[in-house]
Amino acid sequence: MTSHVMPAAERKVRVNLGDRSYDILIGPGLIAAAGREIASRLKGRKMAVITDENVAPRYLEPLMASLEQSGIDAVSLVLPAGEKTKSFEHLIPVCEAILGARIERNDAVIALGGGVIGDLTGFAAGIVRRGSRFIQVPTSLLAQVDSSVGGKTGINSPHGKNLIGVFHQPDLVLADTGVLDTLSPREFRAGYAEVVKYGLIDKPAFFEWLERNWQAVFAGGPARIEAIAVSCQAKADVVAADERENGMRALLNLGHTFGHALEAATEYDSKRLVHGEGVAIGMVLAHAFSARMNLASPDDAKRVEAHLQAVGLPTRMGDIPGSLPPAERLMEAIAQDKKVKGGKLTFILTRGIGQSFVADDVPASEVLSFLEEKHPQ
Ligand SMILES: NC(=O)c1ccc[n+]([C@@H]2O[C@H](COP(=O)([O-])OP(=O)(O)OC[C@H]3O[C@@H](n4cnc5c(N)ncnc54)[C@H](O)[C@@H]3O)[C@@H](O)[C@H]2O)c1
Ligand SMILES: O=C(O)C(=O)C[C@@H](O)[C@H](O)[C@H](O)COP(=O)(O)O
Ligand SMILES: [Zn+2]
Repeated sequence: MTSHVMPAAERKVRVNLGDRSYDILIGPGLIAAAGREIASRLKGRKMAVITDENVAPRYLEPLMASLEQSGIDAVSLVLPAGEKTKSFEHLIPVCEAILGARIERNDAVIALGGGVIGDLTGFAAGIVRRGSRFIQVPTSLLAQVDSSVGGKTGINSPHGKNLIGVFHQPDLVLADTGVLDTLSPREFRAGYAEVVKYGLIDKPAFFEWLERNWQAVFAGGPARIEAIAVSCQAKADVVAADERENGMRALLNLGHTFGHALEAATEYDSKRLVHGEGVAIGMVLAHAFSARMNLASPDDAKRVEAHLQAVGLPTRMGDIPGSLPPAERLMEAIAQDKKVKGGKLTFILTRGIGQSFVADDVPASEVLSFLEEKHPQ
């Protein structure tokens, strides 16, 4: 008998976390192969797939068919798309869908979508039955290079981003790169900001490679897969070294203290600002602030801004449509950041391209006057 053997993933990255280690498979065709990859790793044969209204019409049916072919019985729930879905309002139906389908601890919850669906579904998986198995099938660039890896899950609060959540690692990540062609150019650019972030943290050669090869990454093909694999490996290395952000994992927050404050200030309105755009503006601000503190050359901030502008990302607060609250209000969101210790601000600052570091006890007065200077209104 001839069996139809589907191609293996083009690239594989392992996240080493002892008995909670898992694979990130990267390449085209992984949604079609999902049933086989999951059935070979997990005992459970019942799953709940959570997705959103943009992803469902394109990729839900192929995923469900693949699961069925491997003897996995699955139910699905489709949620509205956008950042506002990362809320208590939508957490409740996700938890109820998982329980209603009698997903047991050895079965699994599958997130099919971008970072919003991944963070929300991962949170639900982390709390239902005090922890259920969880599989990430990231469909946005941002989710493939960042949010599907590392186990940070959660929802937003009016007080700030991701303030309610748990660490809950997935059991498997299936990054089907074939789905990225249906992502809007704006969302592709937003995900690219997190790719650039890995270069700016500690990989100057990767940043240079991106400056030279970004058009090829945007066009698709081997350069795109290479950028995704390098990003996943970078994140896997950090997560393996500091899973719960007691130290160097905070580097992955480069640009996020400013970016998260801007997301909260725009009330998580995806029409005005999406996460990756906030990170792009935040990374430029982090480099400019480092220059202002005489830690880095202003030329580095200019170089970072030039690259992000070249790909079409916003780089300044003034690029956000509509008016922003005053700098004092942005400082309130910054004061709620999870890196704050004893009321003191922690920022990821830099000594140059690829030389980021965690700075504790950054003076709030300096940050406020910097934000007042950069504020567009
Ligand atoms: N947990 C983490 O470590 C981590 C890391 C980075 C970001 N995040 C979070 O991730 C979220 C942002 O993720 P995102 O940028 O993926 O946003 P998203 O989930 O809103 O997805 C972006 C948009 O693209 C659509 N989409 C997704 N895949 C598609 C596809 N293949 N074809 C067509 N449309 C598609 C979605 O429906 C949505 O409208 C933020 O909430 C951010 O805080 C979490
Ligand atoms: O995985 C991490 O650690 C990150 O910081 C990755 C970030 O890109 C991501 O946006 C994360 O959700 C931010 O974490 P938070 O703890 O500041 O909410
Ligand atoms: Zn991020």
